[in-house]
Amino acid sequence: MAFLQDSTYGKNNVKFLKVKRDPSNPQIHQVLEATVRVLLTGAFDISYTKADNSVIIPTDTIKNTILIEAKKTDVFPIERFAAHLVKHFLGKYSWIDGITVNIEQAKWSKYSVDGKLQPHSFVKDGEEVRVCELAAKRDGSFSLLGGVQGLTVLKSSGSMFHGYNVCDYTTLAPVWERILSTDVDCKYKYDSRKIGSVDAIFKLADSGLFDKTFESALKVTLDRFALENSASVQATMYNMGTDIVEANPYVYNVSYALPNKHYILFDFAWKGLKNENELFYPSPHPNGLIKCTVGREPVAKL
Ligand SMILES: O=c1[nH]c(=O)c2[nH]c(=O)[nH]c2[nH]1
Repeated sequence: MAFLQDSTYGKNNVKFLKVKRDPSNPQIHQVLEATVRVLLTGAFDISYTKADNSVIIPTDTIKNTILIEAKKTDVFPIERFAAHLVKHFLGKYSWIDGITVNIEQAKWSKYSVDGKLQPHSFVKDGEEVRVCELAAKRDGSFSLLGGVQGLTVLKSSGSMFHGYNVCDYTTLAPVWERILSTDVDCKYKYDSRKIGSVDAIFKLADSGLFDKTFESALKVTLDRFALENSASVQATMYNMGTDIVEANPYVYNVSYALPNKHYILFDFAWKGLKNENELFYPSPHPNGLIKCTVGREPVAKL
């Protein structure tokens, strides 16, 4: 007999932009453009197995909730708003057992005109997004991740790749100079034991912990990328993860997923021209995809 093994549902891609005015000068603004996803688990089985909709909180209501709560509460930083939504849903609907909130924050930065920082004008100076994920259960257990996604970087020197396994299927030539480019996906998981509870997230948000951790992860990623003479994507991402864990006591582990976006040195030999790492073409073909998690404590591998 077939049975429902697993299920979850909710609303994805709920977008808002919130303006926060400085209480001491309402002309000074901060903006948060967010994309939110809320997924619920709990006593929803009968909606699947018996076509009984009585337990369904419509995804339209979930969307309204995200927008109403974004209006009513402080949404900075995104980790605080995630905690607020978790408490709202678990508090209002007794049959919800678990909730996962994902929030993406677009990059809007203030800029200066004639040396004067503008109070309410912003430039979108990057496609990267700050992200967080808070997954919480009614029993109080939770996990909190922060991160950056879509940060596209490239270096035109200071990256090598040689010494790899060579077999009868290998065509790749070793290089001591190459283009290295990737779209950074970095997620750091906070240590739930150190945070304590979902309620504690609000105080830690006030203390600036989540902003500081984000800034640190971003800086480490960019610094390492620029300064290290990279032996491989693998070695560089491990070093980035190590730096983040060591600099941030609340971080339990760091996961990177990095595509290796190949730039191929064009061969001009047939034309009698030398190509000294000057002209490359971006490969439309398969890219490498390299992932690792760097933890504070060793854990058993399954
Ligand atoms: O940094 C790299 N890691 C690899 O695993 C790999 N494989 C490859 O073809 N080029 C690269 N570069």
